[in-house]
Amino acid sequence: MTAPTYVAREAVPGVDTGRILKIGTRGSLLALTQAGTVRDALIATGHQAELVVVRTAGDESAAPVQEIGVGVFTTALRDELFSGAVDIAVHSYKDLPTAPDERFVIAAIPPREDSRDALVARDGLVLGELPAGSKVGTSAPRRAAQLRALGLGLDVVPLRGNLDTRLRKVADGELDAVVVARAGLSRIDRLDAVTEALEPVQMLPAPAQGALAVECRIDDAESIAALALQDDPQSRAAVTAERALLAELEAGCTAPVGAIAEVVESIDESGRIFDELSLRGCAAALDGSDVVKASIVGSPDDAEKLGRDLARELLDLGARELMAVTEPASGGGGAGA
Ligand SMILES: NCc1[nH]cc(CCC(=O)O)c1CC(=O)O
Repeated sequence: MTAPTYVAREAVPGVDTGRILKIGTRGSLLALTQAGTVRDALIATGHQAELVVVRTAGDESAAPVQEIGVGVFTTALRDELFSGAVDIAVHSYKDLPTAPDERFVIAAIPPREDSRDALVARDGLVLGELPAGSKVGTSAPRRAAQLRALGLGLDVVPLRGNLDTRLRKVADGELDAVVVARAGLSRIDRLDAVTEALEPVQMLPAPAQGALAVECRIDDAESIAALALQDDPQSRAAVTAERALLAELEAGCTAPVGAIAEVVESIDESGRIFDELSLRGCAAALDGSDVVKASIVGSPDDAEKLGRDLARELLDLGARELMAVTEPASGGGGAGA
């Protein structure tokens, strides 16, 4: 590594520029791209950094995430971080369990990508153009539940594998469409495949979708200081609200729960412009028979509380009962189908 150490001394006074920060990442193209942005930003602010690929249970198995358990993508990275084999771990934030891990701190949430889900369909079709019975692949119960609830009669089928594999199933004609995170396609430069970005009225994304969690050990002051430069307060507020909603529902990343928060500019009676955090959330029955939705607006400083308040509203609307509904025996159908 030939990092410009003279820049480091100017950019971050007091940093020991002799240390090469090791960034742990999964080996998929998506993960490497994500971790690469963190490495590049560290180098741009005068640090030395390099990637270290860590294999995870999520990479070894093709079974649905609901079966192999939450944390499949993140546990191995955290083990390496705790042992000191790496100094920094870059996770897709939505893959992290909601329970905080006291050994670490999320030192940076970099500016988030568009968090919407994306439809990749044959022949350039949008969702409303897919005929009843179309085979639509998705990895997430949240997406399956919301797709079924649209009442289009789609045949929702499970899907795993890296993004390339998923896209190929549409190209090969095995599936009519797949629904994946738009952010993932953006990061691997495959937005060309998207035939429709799904609006929140059709489908609410996973809490924290499109955001990265950049973790380091709680006592590693040097990494914490270095990563602080990459933190985006608005992304942090949005993700905090979405994750608090998920945590209050006592649900994990495989639950049929969607959320989207945004910091928006508002204006009061005296013409003063201020930031507001707008949060929408939903909980769905896996068979698509019902979805409850609610929204809330407040100060970005109250992100955590807004998320918890909205979760309680969803619980009052019957979220707990909906989340207990199980998958239909046949893949297809759904409300109104
Ligand atoms: N669960 C897998 C996963 N974790 C993060 C992303 C995409 C990037 C992101 O959401 O930040 C994906 C793929 C997908 O959901 O389509």
